[in-house]
Amino acid sequence: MAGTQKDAAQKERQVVLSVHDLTVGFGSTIVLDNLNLDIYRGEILGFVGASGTGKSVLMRTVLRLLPRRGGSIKILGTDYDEATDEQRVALDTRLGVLFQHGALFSSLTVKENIQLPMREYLDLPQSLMDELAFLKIEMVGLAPEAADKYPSELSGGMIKRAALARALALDPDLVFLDEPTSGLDPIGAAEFDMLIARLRDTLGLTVYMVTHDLDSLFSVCDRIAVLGQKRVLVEGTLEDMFAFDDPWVQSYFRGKRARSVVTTEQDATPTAQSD
Ligand SMILES: Nc1ncnc2c1ncn2[C@@H]1O[C@H](COP(=O)(O)OP(=O)(O)OP(=O)(O)O)[C@@H](O)[C@H]1O
Repeated sequence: MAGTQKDAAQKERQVVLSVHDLTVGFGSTIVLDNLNLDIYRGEILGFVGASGTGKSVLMRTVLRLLPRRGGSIKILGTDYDEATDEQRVALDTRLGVLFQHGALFSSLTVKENIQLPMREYLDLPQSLMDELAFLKIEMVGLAPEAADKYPSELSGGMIKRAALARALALDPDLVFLDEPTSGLDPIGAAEFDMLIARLRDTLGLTVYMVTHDLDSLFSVCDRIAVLGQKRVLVEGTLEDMFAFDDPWVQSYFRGKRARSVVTTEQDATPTAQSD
């Protein structure tokens, strides 16, 4: 799509998260410097960057778990700095988070983990919270029996799904996924990617996914943003990544591993029948 057409198309779409001139640092070290990023409703944005560039710092700052030195963050059009306490709480319920390694509470069952955000933000009778927890469990493809299991009784893939169910507990608009497929085998990772794409389609979710997984980037992400040099170095489609003249971006998207993923994806794509 030509640049101006693409710009116009993006303007039509609702911005769910808007980060403007964000600066974050620790002591004398600046990690993010005047960073800008928009995420649009219904998209899956894959966020990549070399290790230590600040992907987690950005996610944690947007979630208000880290302070910032400058810039603004708008969620669904509301600026956190200008929001009242009540509005901030309301905004927090619009966000779901799946932290790296799941981060479930080990002393709570899956059902109790899913109900934690409900207890924190909603005032619902236990029977309704149970019903909702079972709904989320089904949504992420876990068997109902998983509800009463503790995290130590679950496989890695089941932990990810349970953590996703907890992220969906409050029916968020935007979910943050921090390396959701890390530690999963390729089949488990592909299934998890498909689950995320299905939830996006059925629930209209917007997904912000920090990932190192080329398969995820190539198969489910609508758009990719690369973090480098303390800012978003490039954002766009895979074609935009291939065309971007930067050594890290080139070696990441055109390297040996990327080529093997592209080849596998092409092999898996059904070709048109010729008459
Ligand atoms: N609480 C903190 N205090 C001081 N420095 C921090 C803190 N959190 C992160 N950093 C530093 O900020 C930089 C970015 O870290 P971050 O964890 O965001 O990287 P990342 O891009 O997520 O890396 P990876 O891909 O390896 O997970 C690193 O240099 C890290 O040491």
